[in-house]
Amino acid sequence: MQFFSTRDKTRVVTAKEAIFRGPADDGGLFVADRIPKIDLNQYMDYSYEALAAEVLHLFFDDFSKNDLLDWARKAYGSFSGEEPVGYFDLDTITVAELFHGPTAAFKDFALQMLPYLMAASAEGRKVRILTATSGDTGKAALAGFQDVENTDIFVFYPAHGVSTMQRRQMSTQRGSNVYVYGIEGNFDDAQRTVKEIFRDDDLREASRRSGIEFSSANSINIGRLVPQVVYYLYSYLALVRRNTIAMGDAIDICVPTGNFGNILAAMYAKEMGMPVGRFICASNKNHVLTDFITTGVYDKNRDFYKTTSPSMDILVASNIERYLHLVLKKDYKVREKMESLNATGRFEIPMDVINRSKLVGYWSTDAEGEARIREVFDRFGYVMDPHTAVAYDGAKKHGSANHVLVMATASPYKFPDTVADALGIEGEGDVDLLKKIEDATGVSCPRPLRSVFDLPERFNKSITVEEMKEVVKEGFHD
Ligand SMILES: N[C@@H](CCOP(=O)(O)O)C(=O)O
Repeated sequence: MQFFSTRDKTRVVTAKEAIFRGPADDGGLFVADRIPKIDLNQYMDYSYEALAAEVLHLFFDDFSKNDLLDWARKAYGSFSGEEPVGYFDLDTITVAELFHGPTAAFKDFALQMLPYLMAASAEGRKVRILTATSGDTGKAALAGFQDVENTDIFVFYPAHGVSTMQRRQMSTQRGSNVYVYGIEGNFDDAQRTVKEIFRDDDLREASRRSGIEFSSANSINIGRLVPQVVYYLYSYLALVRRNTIAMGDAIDICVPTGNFGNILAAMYAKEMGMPVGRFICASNKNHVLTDFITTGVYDKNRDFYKTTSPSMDILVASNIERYLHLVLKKDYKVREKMESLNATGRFEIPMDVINRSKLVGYWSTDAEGEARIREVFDRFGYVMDPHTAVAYDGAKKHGSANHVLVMATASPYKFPDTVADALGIEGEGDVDLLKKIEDATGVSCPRPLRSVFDLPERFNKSITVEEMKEVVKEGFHD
């Protein structure tokens, strides 16, 4: 399989090169030259790891299936529970828990795997991973790349825009190759500046002279996206195995959406052969995506809000670019839209294109999310994190005829203040609050989250957005 830039079909590279580079040099994102088709019946009895190896091999045939299986076993071996994804039924909705990995967020599915893909793609070259995060990717990337040979990793997060737990997870990160900075700006500032660094000829040249290449651990890297396709296919098969649906039935998929990578992975799963009715894109008060989906106009010129679902506090969703490639097909059209987004902050596509892609969108206020946390706990004894609550609210607003899979992207213990508020729980300090939530709900806090309060904080420096370009020069020689 070959990969090319969303903005220029002639820029063709191998899977290894696409993973190693991160974004394409022209500012576009790498996409596969075709999406492989599968017959789901063949995979009914596959373990998660075996399915991951199969799916990854279909896209990334530069790697052998044996290597991929070995890496998948290592990547998912540290997940808690009987299988990497957990399931909980709420009547006609099944929650797919994607937070049983080492950092308690769905990002672990890709970021426990990406370091193996990256090392094999780098073939001995030194790589500096640049990562922008609104809270979850940062920690998952740090955990994945910690002490990986020939690699270091720089993470930038909004200093005043993540939860206390998310910040603490990152500030206590161990490893000799990790660098973590809070920035005086929001996620969009961090992501925009990282993208500028990739396109800054002087910086790229200076890094190359030092024998270091930049790459990305964000979902702009195709090596982040394909491992996320696996949990959709696996979950569909799990619903069939659990007799919730029959093979061939369409399901609706509801995703709390930030950078649009997760919901796009679901769209790739549909292209591969998974029956899907609707993709329900759930947003918070930063509802640029809901407006796009309901009007055809993407317009980032608006206020940026801090919400209680901070991982979704994003106005420039990078993978909209790959979505445009999927629905518009032509690279020149994608380039035109992205140039318009860069120049004016907006672009437009016809509504019938969005409707054909089966994408619908809803958004929720913080209060609506908290009300859902309370309602679902009272009714089912189930505790949702604020992002999952936004998705649940979106699914309820949509009112599907099909069975719905709601993707639970993080443990509720990553956002204890909001969960406690919603459930009327009070605690004295961070550690006590975790304990009080455990006592009130009977749900245990994942050990890696509890233990962040026992670890020394290594990184508590914040920098300006402008300083980001300076700090990534760490270790460059003149
Ligand atoms: N919500 C994300 C933002 C970055 O998304 P990514 O999927 O491109 O890494 C986060 O938690 O950091």
